[in-house]
Amino acid sequence: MSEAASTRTPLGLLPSLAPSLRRWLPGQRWFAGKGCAVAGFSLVSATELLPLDGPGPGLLHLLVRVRQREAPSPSSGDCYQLLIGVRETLPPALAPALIGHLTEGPLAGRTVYEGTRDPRLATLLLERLRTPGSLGPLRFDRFDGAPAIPADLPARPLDAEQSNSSLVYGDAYILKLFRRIHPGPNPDLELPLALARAGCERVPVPVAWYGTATPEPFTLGVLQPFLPGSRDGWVLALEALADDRPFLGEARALGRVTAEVHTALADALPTVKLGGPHTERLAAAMVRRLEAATRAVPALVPYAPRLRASFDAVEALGARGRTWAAQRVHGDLHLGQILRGPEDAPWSVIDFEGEPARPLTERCRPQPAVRDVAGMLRSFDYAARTHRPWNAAWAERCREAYCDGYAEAGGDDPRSEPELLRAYETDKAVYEVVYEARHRPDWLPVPMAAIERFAALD
Ligand SMILES: Nc1ncnc2c1ncn2[C@@H]1O[C@H](COP(=O)(O)OP(=O)(O)O)[C@@H](O)[C@H]1O
Ligand SMILES: O=P(O)(O)O[C@H]1O[C@H](CO)[C@@H](O[C@H]2O[C@H](CO)[C@@H](O)[C@H](O)[C@H]2O)[C@H](O)[C@H]1O
Repeated sequence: MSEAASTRTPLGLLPSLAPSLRRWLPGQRWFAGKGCAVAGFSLVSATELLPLDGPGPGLLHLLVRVRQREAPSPSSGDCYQLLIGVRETLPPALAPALIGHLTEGPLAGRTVYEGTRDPRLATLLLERLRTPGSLGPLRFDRFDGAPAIPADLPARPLDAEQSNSSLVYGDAYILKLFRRIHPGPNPDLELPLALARAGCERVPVPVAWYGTATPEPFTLGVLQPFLPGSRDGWVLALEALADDRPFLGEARALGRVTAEVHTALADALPTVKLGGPHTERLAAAMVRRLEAATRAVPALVPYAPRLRASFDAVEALGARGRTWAAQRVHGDLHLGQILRGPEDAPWSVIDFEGEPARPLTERCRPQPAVRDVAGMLRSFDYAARTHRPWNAAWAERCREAYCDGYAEAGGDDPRSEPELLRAYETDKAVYEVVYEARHRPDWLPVPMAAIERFAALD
């Protein structure tokens, strides 16, 4: 790959960009530090993918650390990936992508905008991914044996509610750009890669990816085959509910897919046995998350002691010598993470990043597989609660069918470990309360209803 003039690092550009970024960043869906003012930025790396002072649009790749005063601890000093387009003036079609204007230096007055919204700039990223190589700190890699990626596929941004940003190329590939990035291998590359190498067909193959080795090892983007015409389990479940249809065949199939992926992950990556002090740590982590959640969302306070009892029950089992197998898991499994292609095509599992708010080290640790099962069971409850009147029986039947499918396909029946399952469902509902309070306050009653129910159980 040619390094041309584009490896010049325009370090002086950040002060000129900072006032616009400070206004724009908090409004982005993927910005994790909402609610606390942005105090400043420091540059981790800057790479000109297209010259900024040329006649056409320029493209600047930035890794930027965001300082926030009074930031909640998980989001202080977070590092974000930004793709900044630079033009003299913005064509009307790109008006919604506006970030602002450069304020100083030789490019003062130029318009800066969200580069992923510009098909011309998005195409350039695919061009880089087609050929392995380096560009400044960025390193582009390809999956051995994957067919060549065609040139000139038209690009479009994916309009989905998501934690990152995705670009679709000619309905053939989808590139996910990670927004809040953490040093170390991203499980959304690591796990699909391990599964693809093991021949598991339940996951779209990561055909190419890019990241940095220095100043820190970051995974920045993963390209996978796009599954055209696919629909996710959430959409299918809502359709079934709207038509007053059961969802048993689908729930069972989802259980089977989950078990298949778990078996493949356990075969491909290290597993451990949890017991004794490990169980204590597992329960203690759930308690800590509950405590942090009650600080963030005071509505949880009255329920906390009863919720805690389910975590204590797991700890008590550990103390009595019970052990559990732990392995790498999906970490944020819900109905929106399983896609079905048209005409009964097989289901595929996506988005192995885990819960974006959890520390990466925690997400990459082996955990009981039932954690994913709990995530999916919570999702049936979510779907049922969007239905008026609330259709509890629908969720209950899905739950049984899903667990049946999971056990049929070789997974341990999740119902055989009721304490662990309940602890994970509670832990997930606590996570959801914080997630909804932060990102979608209108949805808060959904996990709060589950919290009430869990707290009322014996
Ligand atoms: N391989 C794929 N084929 C088709 N659509 C996909 C594919 N991967 C992801 N999507 C779509 O993109 C959306 C966002 O992807 P996801 O990996 O969940 O991103 P995020 O982690 O940012 O939430 C999904 O809900 C799905 O609609
Ligand atoms: O978008 P991500 O995959 O990163 O996951 C986050 O957002 C999800 C919502 O988009 C959130 O899922 C919650 O809402 C779903 C319905 O929209 C529901 O099916 C899930 O069961 C529920 O947890 C997920 O928790 C969050 O990490």
